[in-house]
Amino acid sequence: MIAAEVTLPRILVLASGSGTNLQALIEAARERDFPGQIVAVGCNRPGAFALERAAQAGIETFTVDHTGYDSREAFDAALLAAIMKFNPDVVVLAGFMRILTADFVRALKGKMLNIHPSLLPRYTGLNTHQRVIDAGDTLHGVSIHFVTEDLDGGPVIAQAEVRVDPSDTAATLAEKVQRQEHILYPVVIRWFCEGRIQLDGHQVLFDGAALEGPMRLGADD
Ligand SMILES: Nc1nc2c(c(=O)[nH]1)N[C@@H](CN(C=O)c1ccc(C(=O)N[C@@H](CCC(=O)O)C(=O)O)cc1)CN2
Ligand SMILES: NCC(=O)N[C@@H]1O[C@H](COP(=O)([O-])[O-])[C@@H](O)[C@H]1O
Repeated sequence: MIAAEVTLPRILVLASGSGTNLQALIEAARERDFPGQIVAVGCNRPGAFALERAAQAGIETFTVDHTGYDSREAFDAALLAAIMKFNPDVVVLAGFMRILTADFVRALKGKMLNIHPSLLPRYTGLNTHQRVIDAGDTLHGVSIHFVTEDLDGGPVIAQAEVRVDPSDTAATLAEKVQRQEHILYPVVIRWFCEGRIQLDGHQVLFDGAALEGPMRLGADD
């Protein structure tokens, strides 16, 4: 009998920095039953260590340096052209630090996810860990959401919480949050590749049913 060749969903990861979330996805994708393949890693910063991580894993990389473009629109057009060459089924933002234009987001509607270091809708934007400390919050965490033109405002799929201790600094909080990120993102990407997570308008569907709110996952930290 001839075995049918199975083509796994194509994952393209965008990063800007260290790439520890990329590394967690690379390691998850090595598992025999992982239902996706990382086909490329793109960065907007030529020196991003995420590029080195991808290269060491034998994954194709590309760089579109945002400083080389006169406008956000021109950068986004070049980035989208580079992405589409790989025909991805999902674009995963993993520490990708550029705000994307509405046209770019529309081109990938329902196919682009982001991981954000806060319990959205609180603390969109940057410097979330310090803002949590400054506000005296005792609970923090990470959110994974569909990307829309509304910065960090897209429908939230899953979250994981971390406790904030009085002794915490932005650095120690970042470590706590990243430990949860590295658990949560591979799980959510697995589910997306299995077709269990979909975007229906502004609603997140899980196994075909609308989520009433983000799935709370992850271990206490
Ligand atoms: N249209 C959207 N674009 C992006 C989203 C999104 O939800 N909608 N998520 C972000 C990721 N992100 C937080 O999770 C984020 C990244 C970058 C910034 C930001 O202010 N970037 C500055 C440059 C900062 C730098 O280079 O260090 C900018 O683009 O001018 C805010 C939030 C990814 N894009
Ligand atoms: N607003 C976007 C943002 O702040 N994203 C955050 O950048 C870090 C990237 O780390 P990594 O490069 O080691 O994966 C992650 O903690 C991610 O949540």
